This record gives sequence, structure tokens and C-alpha cells, in this order.
Amino acid sequence: MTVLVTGGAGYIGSHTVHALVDAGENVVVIDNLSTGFSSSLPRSVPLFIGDAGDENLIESVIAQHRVESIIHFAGSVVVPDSMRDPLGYYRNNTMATRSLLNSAVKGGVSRFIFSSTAAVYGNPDQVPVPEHAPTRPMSPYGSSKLMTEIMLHDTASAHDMKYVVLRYFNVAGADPNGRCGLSTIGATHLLKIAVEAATGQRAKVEVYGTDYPTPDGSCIRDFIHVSDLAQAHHAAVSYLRGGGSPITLNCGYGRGYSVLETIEAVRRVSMRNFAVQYASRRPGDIMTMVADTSRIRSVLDWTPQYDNLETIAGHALTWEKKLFSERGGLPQRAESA
Ligand SMILES: NC(=O)c1ccc[n+]([C@@H]2O[C@H](COP(=O)([O-])OP(=O)(O)OC[C@H]3O[C@@H](n4cnc5c(N)ncnc54)[C@H](O)[C@@H]3O)[C@@H](O)[C@H]2O)c1
Ligand SMILES: O=c1ccn([C@@H]2O[C@H](COP(=O)(O)OP(=O)(O)O[C@H]3O[C@H](CO)[C@H](O)[C@H](O)[C@H]3O)[C@@H](O)[C@H]2O)c(=O)[nH]1
Repeated sequence: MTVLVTGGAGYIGSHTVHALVDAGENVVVIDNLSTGFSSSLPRSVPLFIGDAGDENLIESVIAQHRVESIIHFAGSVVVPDSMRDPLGYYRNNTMATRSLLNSAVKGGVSRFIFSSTAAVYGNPDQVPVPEHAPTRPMSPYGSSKLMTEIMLHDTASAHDMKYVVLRYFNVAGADPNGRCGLSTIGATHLLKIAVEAATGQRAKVEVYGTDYPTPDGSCIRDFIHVSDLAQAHHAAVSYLRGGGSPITLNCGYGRGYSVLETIEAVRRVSMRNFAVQYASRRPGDIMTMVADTSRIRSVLDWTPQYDNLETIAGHALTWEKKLFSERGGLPQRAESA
């Protein structure tokens, strides 16, 4: 019996594929390599280069590999891009998932794990944010994920399907064994920007807003190590195999660090005093986003291993150094370009 991972060549997907293979699972990946890299995958894992919304492809993979669970990462992930191209985001995130779910129902796949996001909450009324908090996405990206959550819920109610929706907070770090990390071209994530500065690829890090009503004036985020998040996916598969009911779970550590604290952590672990420039607020930013993690900790058999900001920063830095040296200092190109 096999776990099908869509988007498995991407950042979070590749860490999850390694975690599943490490645990002895049979895995097959579908990825169109629009932002992913086949080199991030273990050689033993079959990769089908194609679209997660291609029903013919999905149905043949489900039948050929006797797929029993699907973990669905494939999608478009850049919030500002979703503002410029909402219909593209609804197509690649919502419509492609509709096709994938149709294939899953037809193929008799009864377990589905979905990558959602804290962006579905929008500006939270209370922090830490529990799963029952109101959902008020502030971007087409967040809306496309929330629509998919609703579609998954309705599909599972009508068919023999159980699901886990995982709402990720701020994902960061890299595989401690150096097998994969964040290789995305032009990534805008804070920790990625900071390790690029620490390796001399950028002159400075800008801090978007130091006038928020927080202790040091910068925004606060709940960073989760990507390898702990990968383990949460395996735990979610086990939960459903054990008969678990459909559920939505926040994925974070339940602890917030400010933007300035995060940059300081990168400066400390890299021992590089790169320049930091205070800039104006970034439109659409939420001030404080921290997960209430009581549900994931009680429901899943999941014990985080890397709940430490310096550890996360250190692993991100090690991966960035590796990427930079492999490229010989050249800009990176998409594999599908
Ligand atoms: N990185 C984060 O902080 C974060 C936070 C919340 C949620 N998420 C969600 O996690 C998932 C993975 O994100 P990531 O950070 O690893 O991004 P990523 O861009 O590295 O991974 C996405 C992968 O999906 C593939 N892909 C995209 N559209 C596809 C399609 N139609 N068919 C087949 N493959 C396709 C890409 O080639 C890539 O390998 C996404 O669904 C994203 O919305 C990410
Ligand atoms: O160069 C930078 C980059 C970021 N930031 C700040 O750092 C914080 C984190 O920003 P990121 O862009 O790293 O992450 P976001 O919190 O904006 O968004 C991330 O987490 C969200 C969930 O909370 C969604 O999942 C989204 O897809 C994912 O990118 C924000 O206050 C941002 O203004 C800076 O100050 N300078």
C-alpha cells in the first residue's frame, strides 16, 4: 500500500517524502516541477512529472501503485502573486484539488491529508489562535485554501473518505541530514532572506515595520521546523489508519518570536553581523500569528524535535551554504524553465 504525495518535490513535500521513506513507507510522487526540484527526492521514490489536477494521470497512478492515502502539497504558494492572479490561484489550488478529489473518490482512496495555512484565519481576534477561530482570509491564496478545506469536508461527508487538514504557521529550517531544504527561487520568507544575507547573497535584511504594538515593535511569528512538520504528516497518516475522524489541526509550536529576534538568531548562529534596515510595514501583514497547538499535541502521536529558533536558523543556514556553493555563486534556475 502506497502513499501518494502531490507536490513532493517542493520544500515541505520533499521533507515529508524523506520522513515517510525513513519510516519504511511506500511513496510515489506527482509534481509538475513548476517550483520543485527532482533532486530533493530520494532516488528510490517514483516521480511522475505532471499535474495534480490531471485526472487520467492520477487515476492511473492510484491504480498502478495501490494508493491508500494522499498527502496533497501541490499548489501555488505566494500570497502577493495571488493578489495579481487570483484566477490562477483558484485554478491551481482549488480547481486542481477538485479534480484530485474526484480521482481519489473514483479510485477508492479513503485517506486525504491537505496542506492548509494559517492565512485562512486572516487577522485573529485572539492569540494563540485555536482551530475554531473565525476564518477570514485576506488574500486569494488564503481563500483558495479555505475553499479547498470546505470542498474536502463536503466530499468526505458524502463518500468513504477521512481527512486531516493541517494549517501550517511559519515553516522554516531544513533537513538536519542535509538532503533537502528551501531552494525556491525568489522566496520571500524571513528566515530565507536572513540566511541569504548571512551568506553574502544580499547586502541587508529589511524589517517591515517596527512600530507595531509588540514588545520590540516588529511582527511576531510561530516558526515550525520543516522536519517536525514532515513528521506531523506521517503522524496524520497513522491517525487516519487508526480510524481517526476528520479533523483540522494547527501546525506550530505555540510560541512566537519577533522579526527582530529571528534576525538576531540568524546573526548569532552565522556569526555574521549583516546589515538590518528598518522599513515601513508590508501591506497585508498580520501583527501576531501564533498557533494554539493543544489539539495537534493531544490528537497526533507527534513530539517535535527541533522546537528551538537557533536550531531552525542553523539548519536553514547550513542548507543555504550548500546551495550557494553548489551554484558557484550563480543565480538559481527553475528545473522546469
Ligand atoms: N511554506 C510555507 O510557509 C507554507 C505555509 C502554509 C502552507 N503551505 C502550503 O504547503 C504546500 C507546500 O508548500 P511549499 O512551501 O513546499 O511550496 P513549494 O512551491 O516548494 O512546493 C509546491 C510543490 O508543488 C508543485 N506543484 C505546484 N502546482 C502543481 C500542480 N498543479 N501539479 C503538480 N505539482 C504542482 C511544485 O512544483 C512544488 O514542487 C502548499 O500547498 C502551500 O500552500 C506552505
Ligand atoms: O524581508 C523580510 C521578510 C519578512 N519580514 C517579516 O517577517 C514576518 C514573516 O514574513 P514571511 O513572509 O516570512 O511569512 P508570512 O508570515 O507573511 O507568511 C507565511 O505564513 C503564513 C501563515 O501565517 C502563510 O502560510 C504564508 O504562505 C507564509 O509565507 C512578517 O512580519 C514580515 O513582514 C521582514 O520584515 N522582512
